[in-house]
Order: sequence, then C-alpha cells, then structure tokens
Amino acid sequence: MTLQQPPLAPRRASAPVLYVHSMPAWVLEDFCRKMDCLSDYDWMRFASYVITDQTELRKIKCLEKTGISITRELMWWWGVRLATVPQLLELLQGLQLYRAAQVILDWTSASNINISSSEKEELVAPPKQENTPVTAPENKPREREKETSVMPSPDSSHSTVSPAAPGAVSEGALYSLPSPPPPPRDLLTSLQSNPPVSSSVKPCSSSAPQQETMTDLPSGSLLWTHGEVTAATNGFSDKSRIGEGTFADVYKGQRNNTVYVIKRLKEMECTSPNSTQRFFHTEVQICFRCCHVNILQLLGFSVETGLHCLIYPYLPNGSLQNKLQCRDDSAPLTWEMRVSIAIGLIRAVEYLHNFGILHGNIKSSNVLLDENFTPKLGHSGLRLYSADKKSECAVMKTKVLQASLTYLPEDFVRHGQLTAKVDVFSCGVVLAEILTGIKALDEGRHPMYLKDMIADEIQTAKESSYSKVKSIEKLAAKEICSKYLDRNAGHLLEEVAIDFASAICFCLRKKNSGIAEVLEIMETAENKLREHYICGSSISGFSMNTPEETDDETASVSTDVPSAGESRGASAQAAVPSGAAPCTALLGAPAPHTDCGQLSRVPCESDESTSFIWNPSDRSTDELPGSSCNNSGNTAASDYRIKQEKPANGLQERNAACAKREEVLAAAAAAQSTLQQTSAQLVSSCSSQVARETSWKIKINDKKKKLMENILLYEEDKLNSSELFES
Ligand SMILES: Nc1ncnc2c1ncn2[C@@H]1O[C@H](COP(=O)(O)OP(=O)(O)OP(=O)(O)O)[C@@H](O)[C@H]1O
Repeated sequence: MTLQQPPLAPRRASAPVLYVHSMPAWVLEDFCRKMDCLSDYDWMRFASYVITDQTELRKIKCLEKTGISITRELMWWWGVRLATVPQLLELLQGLQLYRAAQVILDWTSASNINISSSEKEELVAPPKQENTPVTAPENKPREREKETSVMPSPDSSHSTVSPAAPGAVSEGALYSLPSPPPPPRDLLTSLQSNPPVSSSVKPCSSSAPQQETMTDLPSGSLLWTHGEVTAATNGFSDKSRIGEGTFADVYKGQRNNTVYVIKRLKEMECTSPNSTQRFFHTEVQICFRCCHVNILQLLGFSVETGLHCLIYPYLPNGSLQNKLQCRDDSAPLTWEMRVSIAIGLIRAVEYLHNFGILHGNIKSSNVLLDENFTPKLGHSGLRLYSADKKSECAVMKTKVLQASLTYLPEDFVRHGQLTAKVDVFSCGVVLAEILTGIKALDEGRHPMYLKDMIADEIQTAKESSYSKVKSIEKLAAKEICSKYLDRNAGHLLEEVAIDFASAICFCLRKKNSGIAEVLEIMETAENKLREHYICGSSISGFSMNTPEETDDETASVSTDVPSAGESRGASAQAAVPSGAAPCTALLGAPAPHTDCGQLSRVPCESDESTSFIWNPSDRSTDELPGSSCNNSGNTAASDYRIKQEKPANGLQERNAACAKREEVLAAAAAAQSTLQQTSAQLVSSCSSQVARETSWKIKINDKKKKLMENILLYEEDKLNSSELFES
C-alpha cells in the first residue's frame, strides 16, 4: 500500500487566504520547535508531502548539522510557494502530528482567525487513515514512533534508528515513502512556471491569472511581479540607479509610499548560466533565515526570465565606505558612531557564524547605515558551510571574491578555502578602515592594501618584542593609533583607541581570534568610552538621549533651548564630577578643530550648579560645537544632546520642563532601542559612579537617581510619561 499525496481541491476564490509565510514569527518558532524534535522518520514523512523532490529534501535535512531548524527551512520552501495554513493544518492532522497542529490551532483561535472545518474540507481533503504507510517490514517500530510523537515520551526525539546515521535514516525513510509527483525542481522554475496539476501547492507567477493577486495576500508578499519592480524604479531608469556592485545594479524605488532598494542581478556577470539562479536562491534562503538588527533584511524578490531582483529597505545613510570617505560632503562619523558601527558589524558576523553561515564578502561597501547609523550587513556572497564531511571550509571561486582581495587574507587568496577566520579577517580590515579612515585599497599608495599596513605594524611589534604574544598586539595597537588614527573624527580616549586597534590586530594576525573575542574587546572599549562620557568629561554625550548624572544636590531640569553659543559654552564648561579620576590621556593629533565637541583636554573640575538639558531642537550641524568635525549631534542616535547648565528655578519652570520633556519622550520612542541599551549601560555606569562618589564622600543627587530608575520603569511600561518625573 502506498502513501498518497493529500488531494487538494481548488481554493475558493472569495475565501480569505491565510498563507504559511504570514504566520507570526512566534507561532512559526513554536511550531518548528515541536516539529524539529520529531523522530527522523516522522519528520521525513511530513517533509515528503511538502517537498516531493528527494534531492531537495535531503539538502534541507543536511542543514540539521549546522543547527538550523530544518522545519523552518522547509516552511520557507513551502511558504514561498504560497502554501496555506489550512493546507498545513490538514497535513499535520492527516499525519497525526497533533502537538504541532495544536500550535497552529491555538494561534488561529486566539487571533480569531476562522478556519472552519467545512472550509478546511473544501481546501484539503485529509489523507485517509488507510493511506498511512504500514507496509514496509520496518514500519512496525516506526508506527510506534509515530504514536510517541503524538504524545512523546521524554526521549521521543530519538529515533529507533541510530541518530549517528542520519543519512541511513533519511534514506530508509525516503525509500519507504511513495514517490509523489515531483514538484518544480527549484525555486526559480517553480515560481516561473505553472504548477503540475497534482502538486500540493501552487507556485506564484505574475503570468498565472488563476493565482491570487498580491493584494489578496494578508501582509503583502515577498514576491514582486515584473510590473511592480518596473513601476517602482521608473522602468529601471538611470535616475533611479544609485549604485553598482559586482553582482547587481542598485536602484532606489518606491512602492506604496515606502522607499526600497532594488538590486537587479547582472545576468551576464556570472560564470555559468545557472550561477545567477544559485546566487539568487542562496541569497533568498539565507535572508529568510536571518533575523538580526545588524543584518540587512530582505523585503522581497522578483523572479522572471531575465530578471532577478532582490528588494531591501533603503538605508538613507548609504554605505559605511562612502561615509568614511565623506562622500556626499557628509560630516565625519564621530567616535561614538564608529565604535557602535564596529560592534554592530561584529555582532552580525557572530550571529551568522552561530548559524553556521559564512559571509565571505565582508567589506565596508557591504555595511549599510540606516537613519540612526545602525549598521546593517548586506549579504552578497553569503554561503553556507559545506555540509559534507570534508570541512568547515567551502571552496570559493567566484568572481566576487577575487574582486575582494582587499579584504581577504593571503591564505585564502592562495587556497580559496572559506572559513570563519576569513570573515574575522575581513571584519578586521573594515574595523581598520573605521579606526583610521584610510581606504582599504589605494593603488597610488604603498603598501596599497590597508591590511598590509596593519600587518607591517604587527610584524614590527613582533620583531621588537620578546615578551608575551598578547603584548605584541598592544604594542602594534599603540603604533597604529599614533600613526593612523583618523584625526578627522576628533580626539579619542587613548585606552579606547588602543582597545580598538588591538581588536584589529587580533582579527588580522595570522592565527586570528574568534569573532566572540573580538566582540568582547570592542564592547569593553565601548563601555570605557561610554563611562568616560557619562561619568567623566563628556562634552558631546554618548550619542544617547539620556540625562547625564551630575553631583549637585539642587540641580533642576531646564528646557531652555540654548543658542549655538551656549552650546559651545557648555561644551567648554563640561565638567568632570568632583573627585573624578584624572582625565585620561587622549589620542589623536591636537585636533584641527579644537572646539570639536569631542573629548578635548578638559580640566578636571566640578561644576556644582550643573543641570542637564535634552534639547531636541539642537540638531543642526552648524549649531554644534566644532560642527566641521562632528556630526554626532545631528544624528537620530544623538538627537537629544546633553548639556550642563545653570539650574532653572521654581516649580513653574519645572512643570514647563516636564511638559517639554514629554514631547521629547514621544520623539524618543522612535529611538526606543537605543534608549533601552543606554539605560542599562547608564545604570551600570551610574552604580560605578555611585561607588566612586561614595568613596569620595560626595552626596548623590537623589532626584536624579530617582529619575534614572523612573526611566527604566518607563521603558518597561511600568510608568507612563506623566509619572516619569515624579520624585
Ligand atoms: N539598502 C541600501 N540602501 C542604500 N544604499 C544601498 C543599499 N544597498 C546598496 N546601496 C548602495 O549601492 C552600492 C552598491 O551596492 P552592492 O551591495 O550592490 O555592491 P557592493 O557592496 O559595492 O559590491 P558587491 O556587489 O561586490 O558586494 C553600495 O555601495 C551602496 O552605496
């Protein structure tokens, strides 16, 4: 007896269609968790209904080794083919996978989504009991497994077949299954062509009139039609074209009042006829799986003959490379931004590596900056770890990588073996660009590669040091800072600069570190910088709209909008709390802009009458101290700069201040994530300040401490804005 594909009746045209791809993330996650711990046999049985092509199915099963949820991968595969939730549900129920089905049912009933049984009947006829596989000799134990998967015992995740032989399990399971009609072999053809009649799902194609249109989709579709991309880019007009990469022409486009970037793949650039398709497929697959604040999100794609487009959000601050080189006459990135961009990049790489994904094309032009200067790593060139035994190394031979020698280590150039260390190396080159502002490649320079300039410093440090390995990085870091630190960004705390440069050395040395170690160094640097700004001699504040602690008892809140002059004055007056540690030495040349708003060599003195201002209107570059060299004040990340000033008097002013602050807080909601991050750091830095101040016998300002606590409660929605300033 053979297992039959559950037959599908045509969808009712008028019924609202609930697609698998529009399932909320938490439902999908819960569902995947339940499915992933099924026995291999049960999982394969389910998957075989979704993907009838065994090669395709085995490819997904292989991903299990990388720690990726294979059910998620399977759901993606099915989701882009416009599978519906009722279809999924029917399949689960037909296979008696009740726990997973329950996840879907809980969600639909909690959200009042109506999937009535009659409707289900019309959508999909469940597989009949007698169609379940019972014939193969090995089916008896497996039948028992199926039961346990309905109500699993603690070890139900363990198949009766040894987990040490996943290939055998897969094959056994596959061979015992019937062969339903093969679905389209890959994403592209399936999306382009009409589906086989018996296929369980229907691919979407702009040329398939019987298919629901995009407007029918509950939350919009990932799949754009040719017409939609053409309309969004004004027919791929030159005016809409904003850039060009190795693989794609980049267009800025608009659809439904949202601005997008549409990357049109260059069909001719690829080495073989299939490589565009492979590249595209990989890109879409990986984007689907990756969800991280520092990874560029894929919003859609378009696949038609001769036209492959990937659609991303438009990031108004463009690429890191352009920003570092101040193209479009933008102000240099501040140190706060640079450190935070570096950390964002490292986190993105760490995230990918944790998922077993190698990037293989990390460079500053691939790091894009959103309106808050949050970095988003683009993913052209992403590859998966090769699943075969040979290695964690995948052989890379693409044109993209040959063009990226600037960011790749010598070993890689020679052997073409991509490993996590290659990514760490490339990351180091980008970090070096951030710290030095020097181009990664300049053919008119000797050495022309920035990586070689850093390598020379490491080598020199090695030769001149007989001490332990660790100090070599420090030695080299000092040299790098004194020679190459980007002076346009103003001054940088010496300790921070050296940590930053050390992180670069750790990335670029021969036996380089893991990404986690590099992240730790940079996070330490960021904490030092933040602590210094908040507790020490901050002038510009650490790009956050949070109040700065002062040690005066009577400080009150002022909402005065200072003039540019006042800002400058305040910058010059920025005070270090009484008794604060002596100002740390600062690196960088005596700034060409001495009033640049960065950490100038401020005298360490107290200012007992300081208060703080959040000043949303104080954003324009020309109001900033030293605006020619500092744009921190006019970015969203640092919109509300902190300034110390004489206290305002009386209740009236305080009330006015409160009202004003409410406005500010409303705006601050837009920068919620930044705020949350800051608060946590603020609390830690404040507690360390408290400790210090206590030892210096300084009385802490209770009102401000209360305000800090209130801000945290506000962010946790435990206070509303009117209660924020209650003491
Ligand atoms: N989402 C985006 N928002 C704003 N600008 C973008 C976006 N994506 C790309 N760009 C711009 O287009 C340029 C080209 O991007 P693309 O990613 O195609 O190429 P690349 O990174 O320079 O090279 P390669 O294709 O070799 O990785 C970028 O340098 C950037 O200026």
